[in-house]
Amino acid sequence: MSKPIVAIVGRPNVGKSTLFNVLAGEKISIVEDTPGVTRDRIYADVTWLKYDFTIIDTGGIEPESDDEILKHMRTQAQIAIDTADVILFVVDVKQGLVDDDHKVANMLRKARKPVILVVNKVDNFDKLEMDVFEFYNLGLGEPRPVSSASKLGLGDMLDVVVENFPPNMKDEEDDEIPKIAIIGKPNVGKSSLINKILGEERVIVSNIAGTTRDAVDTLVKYNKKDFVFIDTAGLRRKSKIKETLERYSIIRTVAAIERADVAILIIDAEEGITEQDAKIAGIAHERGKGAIIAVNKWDAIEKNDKTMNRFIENIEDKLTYMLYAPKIFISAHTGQRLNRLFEMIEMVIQNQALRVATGPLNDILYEAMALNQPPSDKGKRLKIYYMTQVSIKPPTFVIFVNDKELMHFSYTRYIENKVRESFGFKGTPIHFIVRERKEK
Ligand SMILES: Nc1nc2c(ncn2[C@@H]2O[C@H](COP(=O)(O)OP(=O)(O)OP(=O)(O)O)[C@@H](O)[C@H]2O)c(=O)[nH]1
Ligand SMILES: Nc1nc2c(ncn2[C@@H]2O[C@H](COP(=O)(O)OP(=O)(O)OP(=O)(O)O)[C@@H](O)[C@H]2O)c(=O)[nH]1
Repeated sequence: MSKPIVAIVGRPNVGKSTLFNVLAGEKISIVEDTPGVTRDRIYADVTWLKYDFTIIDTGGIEPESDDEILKHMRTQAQIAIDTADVILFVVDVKQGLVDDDHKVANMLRKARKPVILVVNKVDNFDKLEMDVFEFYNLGLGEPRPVSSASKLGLGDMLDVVVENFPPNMKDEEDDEIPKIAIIGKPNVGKSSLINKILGEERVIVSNIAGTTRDAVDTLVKYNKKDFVFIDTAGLRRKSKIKETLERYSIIRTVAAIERADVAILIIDAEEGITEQDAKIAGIAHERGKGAIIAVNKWDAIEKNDKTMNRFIENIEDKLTYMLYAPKIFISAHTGQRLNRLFEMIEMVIQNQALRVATGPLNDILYEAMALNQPPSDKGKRLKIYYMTQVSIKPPTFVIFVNDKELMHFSYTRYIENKVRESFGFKGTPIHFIVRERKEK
């Protein structure tokens, strides 16, 4: 089941980030923060009523001149149109309606996506009501007044947001077909890989970043099994600003991963693993998706018997939270190890849906505790009563303990390793939820 995506667009300084932050709230994550991903966060999970969705802040960069602002807003709007299920168009009641708002509204109106017009900085509803009416002129329906700073009007706005979610998001009919997102920074060979898989050069591949087509889903039959590949290659709207390009590449990645079961992170063998690769990997990890790391362009580098191991060490050094991801060395040009890649995909899909019975699971737990005593603090020792698997995709376990405070991350990690030693779960993150239970 994929979660709807809500994108926030609007001129600089209207309060997009403020709105994003209050909606994202200070949520308690059951996973530890992923290094490199939590800084300058641009996407977050939100729950409203019975709905879970992902919000994306498309803004954040200050364009330097006025015409740059408009160009930038168009890019933002296009990205939102491409990736979001619902678009929040934020305007500023204090500045009133400006020409750029009209231009972007025209663009959004033509897209067949629900757009909600959010009038921000309405810090006093009675006093500013008249000023809000002005925004009817944008032709985007009823303006929704909010004050992100004072947290006013947000509930009413969210009601409208969730009303606009696509009706059958929950039971997509083709849901049994596994979805594979091909992710990675520009120019690593995402399109080339898809094209090789398709067995035909449908697209002209060039070596200029971001010149290929837009994200497209492709149905592939392999060994009589169906797979849908989600390609994130090529940014349709190119941007000269490096940060913008990177931000949009991340937004697209989030949108693709959200819909996928397994993400294949493509790394360029000629460059080695970089910060940007780590950022992208972190998204798949945080979203609980299956992950495979594919080092592409393996044909292009000089190797000896140590090269592969050195690559693996480097990757594991940078992606310490993702040791579960299997690694493969491929060439989209020669097709090297593509068969093996499909086998890996199938394995990861199975592991994402693996269920372990409570009996064997607790045998492992008790054995682990006997080998390495649970920690204690100020004379109180952690007691773990038992654990049980509560869900799949990703596999999630609840551990019942006497005192949550005593359950250190390192001990959870230790249990995780023991569970993995016995049951594998190769290619998928596993989540642990720690619950307190009173002693009889
Ligand atoms: N009075 C008032 N000020 C607000 C409100 N929301 C945001 N602001 C202020 O507006 C300014 C801009 O807010 P941001 O959230 O940074 O705006 P943004 O749209 O993300 O800006 P860019 O990052 O430049 O795209 C800040 O000084 C905020 O404190 C609000 O509801 N009321
Ligand atoms: N030697 C070699 N070159 C490759 C391989 N795969 C891709 N390339 C080259 O790398 C460049 C980028 O490939 P693309 O498939 O366009 O990369 P992409 O990740 O889709 O790039 P964006 O569209 O910018 O996101 C092209 O010049 C390809 O010919 C490979 O396996 N070996």
